[in-house]
Amino acid sequence: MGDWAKKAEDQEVSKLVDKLNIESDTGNSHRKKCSDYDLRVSKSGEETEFDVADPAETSLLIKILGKGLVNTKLSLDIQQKNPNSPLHSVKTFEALHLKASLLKGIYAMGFNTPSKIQETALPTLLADPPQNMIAQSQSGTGKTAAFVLAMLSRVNVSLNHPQVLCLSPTYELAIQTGEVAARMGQFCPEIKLRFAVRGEEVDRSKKIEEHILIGTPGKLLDWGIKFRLFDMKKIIVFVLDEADVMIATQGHHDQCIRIHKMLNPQCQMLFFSATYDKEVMDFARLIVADPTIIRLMREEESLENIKQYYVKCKNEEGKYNAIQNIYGCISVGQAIIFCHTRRTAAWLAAKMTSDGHSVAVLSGDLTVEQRLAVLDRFRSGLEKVLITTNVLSRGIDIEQVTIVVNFDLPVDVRGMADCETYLHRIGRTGRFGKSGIAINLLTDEKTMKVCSDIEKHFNKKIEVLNTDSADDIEKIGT
Ligand SMILES: Nc1ncnc2c1ncn2[C@@H]1O[C@H](COP(=O)(O)OP(=O)(O)OP(=O)(O)O)[C@@H](O)[C@H]1O
Repeated sequence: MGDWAKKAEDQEVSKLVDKLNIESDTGNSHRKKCSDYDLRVSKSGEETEFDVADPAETSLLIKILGKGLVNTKLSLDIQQKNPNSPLHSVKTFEALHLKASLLKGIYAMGFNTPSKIQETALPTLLADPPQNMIAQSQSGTGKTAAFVLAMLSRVNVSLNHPQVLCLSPTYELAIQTGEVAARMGQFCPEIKLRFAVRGEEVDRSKKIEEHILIGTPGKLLDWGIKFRLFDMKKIIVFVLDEADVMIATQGHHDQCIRIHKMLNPQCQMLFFSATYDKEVMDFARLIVADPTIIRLMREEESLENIKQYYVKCKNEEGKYNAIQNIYGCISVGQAIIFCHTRRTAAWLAAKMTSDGHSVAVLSGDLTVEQRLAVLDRFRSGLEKVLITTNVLSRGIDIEQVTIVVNFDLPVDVRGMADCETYLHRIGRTGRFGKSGIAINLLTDEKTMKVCSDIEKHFNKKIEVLNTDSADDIEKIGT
């Protein structure tokens, strides 16, 4: 082990990773990179006012903030191209006949029974002869744990060369997967794992000996194809994780295909994604031959039980007064307020703070670590108001939020109603709070039109609210 592991020993995760003997030729390079965990949303490099949700960052936030397994009652959809593949489901981990040390690792993680997707995916993932698989289910349903188990159980520790490749879209997502592998394999010290991510350098005069490589496509291309530090033909399991995020990341699609082309056609190909649209499936078809496809239906957000209002205001100051009046008349639990620009978010936060509200701001100028801290504080109720831009979008459900205010309505680049974002902002899934209030603040004809387009799109009435009338406001609270 190099310096890196020594320096990182204060970190719980690193201790676990250490157990899997993750090597670093560059001493503390890994450690250094961990501290520049600093992705910014404004990709252009200039100080942009508008935030766009970055798929890889959103996925990372959801992963880290996710509090355990998402239980869903929704059904599985299974399609099998290969009629000879065995397809059955298991209700226990014992039924998978895993090595005792792996089973011990699973139980040490607190997993008692397989999740819904694992029940069906695991027998196929572990089958002999190996089966190819495409699995799609929303974040938090147990995909990572499933393929990590397959990766660990396929390794032949008597062979000292890479046998498993796992591709992740970003450094941070690769580290997350590595942590799961380290935890699950904590009683299998003979399995060696290595990260192929930025900051990790290799001695080009030596072949790589670790069994499992987890990394980003560019680095794995360099190591496997450019420098030939391992034999791609000896890879027996190829995992493409977060495929939907992968295609949203420039260049990754082609790099994955180049890696895939070098693999032995007998290699088990596993493809995971949180979404399942045409683009993802076209990509999947290029990577995975004769797959078993397992899909867990997504819990869609809905506007059922959301009371929607609009308030006509003169200008920005008028919008602020509307919020003040609402707070003056009803007791608001926790609220999220969406603004179009960072500047508006900062302005509003300063005003509300000076009025005595405990306010948190989440915008794209924060690092991922800072965003996590803000969301964690808000979720634990330390702040009652979260002011944000479009950086907070799909998937980050905060259960106890009762009111969502669109200080600015969501619009696309042409200024037209962005109904999908509207739904993500105010919609709820069945798992979360059943009712809620959404308030849209409008100023002029243009915003009125956007609001009425949203109303038409969802075919659900958005009622007018007069925030100058205490009686009217009180009614919405009931
Ligand atoms: N069988 C299980 N029993 C209990 N908890 C589980 C089980 N499988 C996974 N988990 C936990 O549920 C959470 C989500 O699992 P996992 O990360 O594998 O899901 P995912 O679908 O890959 O989602 P994401 O892409 O967000 O990581 C994790 O905290 C994981 O430790």
